[in-house]
Amino acid sequence: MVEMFAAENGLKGDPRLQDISNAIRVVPHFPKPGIMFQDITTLLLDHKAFKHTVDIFVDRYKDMNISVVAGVEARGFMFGPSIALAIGAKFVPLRKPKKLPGEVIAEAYELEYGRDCLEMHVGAVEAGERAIVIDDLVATGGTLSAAIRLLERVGAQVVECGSVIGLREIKVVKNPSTSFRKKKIGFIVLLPFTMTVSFFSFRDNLGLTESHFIFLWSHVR
Ligand SMILES: O=P(O)(O)OC[C@H]1O[C@H](OP(=O)(O)OP(=O)(O)O)[C@H](O)[C@@H]1O
Ligand SMILES: Nc1ncnc2[nH]cnc12
Repeated sequence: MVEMFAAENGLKGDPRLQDISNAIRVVPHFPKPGIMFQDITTLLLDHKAFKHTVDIFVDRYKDMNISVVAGVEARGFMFGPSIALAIGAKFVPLRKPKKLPGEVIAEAYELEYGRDCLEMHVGAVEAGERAIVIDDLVATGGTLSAAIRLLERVGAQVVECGSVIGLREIKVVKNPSTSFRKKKIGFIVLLPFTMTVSFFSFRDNLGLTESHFIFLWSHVR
């Protein structure tokens, strides 16, 4: 599985992928029965694997004229700032509600059970800036799509989204506004973000437009 996504990402045969994969701990039944929790704290403990992860993102983005690295709370904060420093971009935290002290814009999104919200400081990003969004993991893509909407609302161009891990979505219920049913099988998706099964299904089920994703995708080519 690692190799399959590595090939899509132009990283086929890259030995760093296995090191990264090995450093991520999978914890069954956390935080509730049936969930295979992908724990990146063990990756952070492994200096070599952590550096490989950041390096892959940096190699990808260093010459793409990116001025904004937006990181999603909380685990996007663990990778985003290192990438931002290395590529010479600012880091913009996208936070859970009521954490940012200044004026914010907010975007709600669906979780498996209930809703959550991301906020961004007004003035942190200007119209026309080129942004990437960094998070540790994409499951339904709900969090990521809220992040994209925040950046696009202020006129930024979301060039690409980068995630260390992707979870393949096996089954999606008909009414996504109430819940997603996901069978979580861990696999590693290293940069760049690829158009996986889960990406298409979250697009359709969150009611986002085709053009939104062609926009993202076209910049990956
Ligand atoms: O693709 P999605 O279905 O939206 O899920 C992915 C999100 O879920 C996790 O964060 P979580 O909301 O658990 O918050 P945390 O990082 O604060 O634990 C993960 O770090 C992503 O941000
Ligand atoms: N299986 C999983 N592991 C870690 N974080 C997650 N966020 C959503 N699903 C997750």
